[in-house]
Amino acid sequence: MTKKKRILLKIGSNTLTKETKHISRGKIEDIARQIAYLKDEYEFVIVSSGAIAAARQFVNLEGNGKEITVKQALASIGQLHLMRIYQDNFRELGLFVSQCLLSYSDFEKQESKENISDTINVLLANGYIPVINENDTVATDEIKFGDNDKLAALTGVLLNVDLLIIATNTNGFYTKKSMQDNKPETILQVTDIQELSKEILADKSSLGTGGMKSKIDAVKITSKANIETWIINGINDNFIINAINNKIEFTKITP
Ligand SMILES: Nc1ncnc2c1ncn2[C@@H]1O[C@H](COP(=O)(O)OP(=O)(O)O)[C@@H](O)[C@H]1O
Ligand SMILES: N[C@@H](CCC(=O)OP(=O)(O)O)C(=O)O
Repeated sequence: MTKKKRILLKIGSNTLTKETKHISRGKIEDIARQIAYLKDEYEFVIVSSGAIAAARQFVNLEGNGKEITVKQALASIGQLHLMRIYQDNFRELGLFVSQCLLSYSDFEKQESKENISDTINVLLANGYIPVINENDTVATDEIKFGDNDKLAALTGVLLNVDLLIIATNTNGFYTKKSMQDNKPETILQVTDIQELSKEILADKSSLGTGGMKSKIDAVKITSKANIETWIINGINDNFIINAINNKIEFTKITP
């Protein structure tokens, strides 16, 4: 049997909610269907945001919802709902998920790095799909800066993945000029990250936290480790399969 290609799929809040205020079960089902279809050739690790968005569907905590501690509490409440939706939808297709909550400091210690990769390798070897999110109770950086992109990149490097896919709500990186003119044009192929950095606009979408800046930071990490990264619009159905078959426009960053 040939070795499966390992893909790290990062799904942002906007993709998971399909730009609404609710987690989209349909989107999670779409992801499950694609993974089920691709599972003989590819193995998947998921970095999923969406805990805060999931909680907001159910609770209204005191405060204006913007303070970090309120966001951390929302993440703690929402993570269970999020994982339940993953578990239900994936199980329907015979797929099994597990949960891993990580924080940056875990990547600074050799021992915890080894523990993370050993655990995830056992999960993958047994056919489980690890679903990773930042441990928001202990780390506030990501809520402030939207660094699930960076978490995905660091995890991808640690697990030696073949490809990082960042699913967001645009068809990849657009040229700055095309965005300003309101006629977005995708940059299809990137080899020079410095050039790409010049194309970022300050804005980010309504639910996302890092914008394209945090995606560039992620790409810097993966490129240095010789890992290819694709930025794909995850709102549309079948986005992974369509990107693999070159049927949609997206940004491919080759190291
Ligand atoms: N050059 C660019 N190309 C595409 N999107 C850009 C660009 N510069 C800034 N953006 C903004 O980045 C947003 C995506 O990042 P973000 O809101 O953090 O989403 P996610 O939840 O997927 O991480 C886009 O919706 C867009 O508003
Ligand atoms: N850990 C938070 C992630 C927030 C975040 O980084 O969102 P995104 O910019 O959509 O990746 C959550 O699960 O809500």
